Amino acid sequence: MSPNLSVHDKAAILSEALPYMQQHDDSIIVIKYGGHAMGDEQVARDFARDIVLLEQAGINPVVVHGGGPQISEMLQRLGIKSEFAAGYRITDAASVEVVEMVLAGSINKQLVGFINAEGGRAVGLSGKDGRMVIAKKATRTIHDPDSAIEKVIDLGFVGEPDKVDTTVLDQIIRSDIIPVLAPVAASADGGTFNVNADTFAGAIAGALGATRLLLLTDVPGILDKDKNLITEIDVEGIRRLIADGTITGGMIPKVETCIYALERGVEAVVIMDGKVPHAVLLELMTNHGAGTLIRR
Ligand SMILES: Nc1ncnc2c1ncn2[C@@H]1O[C@H](COP(=O)(O)OP(=O)(O)O)[C@@H](O)[C@H]1O
Ligand SMILES: CC(=O)N[C@@H](CCC(=O)OP(=O)(O)O)C(=O)O
Repeated sequence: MSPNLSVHDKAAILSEALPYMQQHDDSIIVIKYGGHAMGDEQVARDFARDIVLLEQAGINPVVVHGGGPQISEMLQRLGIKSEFAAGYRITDAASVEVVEMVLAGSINKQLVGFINAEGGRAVGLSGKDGRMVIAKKATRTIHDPDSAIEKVIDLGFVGEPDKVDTTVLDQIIRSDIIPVLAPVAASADGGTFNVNADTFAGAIAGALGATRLLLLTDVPGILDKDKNLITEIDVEGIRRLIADGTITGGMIPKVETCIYALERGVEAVVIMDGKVPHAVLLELMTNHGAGTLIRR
């Protein structure tokens, strides 16, 4: 905290947080922490501290992390080629092994370690644990501008959540333990599916009846054609921006997730810059309102 603030200023800041604590009391808030936002260790540690503060304030944070850039780096080190289509990694058998190692292994445990170092009690799981997420193979179509036809693309071992069982999560949340989830799911026969972390977070938020879903990324929110931040948008507006090519790449799974979560009862989704220190507190505990708000 700024050393220039007097103790009176600090007390006033704490006092101003009271209505926000009351508003979110006992609610479930799913926070997706993207791989791009995780780059700076201090920001990641600040993020972990914010999560512990939310838990301490009587809110139930559920963390879903990504790790796209970290997977790409590991695949490159291993000499495995990797390509994306419509924001999803085309995942072959060799890649899916690496995806699980990086997501459910190193990244998940790093984040659990940071939260626990701040005095929280975090438990790291992937969608495979406790039959939390069973996925089915995902397919996507892309518009081929040369032939002007829709092409179906095979994404390999990419899954989309089919069944979400919150039994284990419900128990963890009730015990004041912070779940930290890696977006890896089981197939019906116990195999492994790579699930986009935004998609995974949306499915979890919907199944848990979360009040909010925060998607922390590396841009201030959804940007318009002139790269200006759109502060608020509805589902129709999002569909227009996809159709006219303003929303592309990794932003596509994000906005698809927003639509999915809102349709399942989540009150509001916010896409925001996770590289801003204490982004989560700014959004939930002040009237600052960062990023793009998407409401039903
Ligand atoms: N209209 C848009 N507004 C903001 N970002 C966009 C837009 N269209 C595409 N993007 C891209 O989406 C990226 C965020 O998605 P992604 O790289 O998958 O992030 P994360 O790792 O946080 O999930 C941005 O860095 C930006 O390059
Ligand atoms: C199918 C698919 O694309 N899976 C993602 C999973 C990680 C992820 O989504 O990480 P970010 O949130 O950091 O982008 C991938 O392989 O990169």
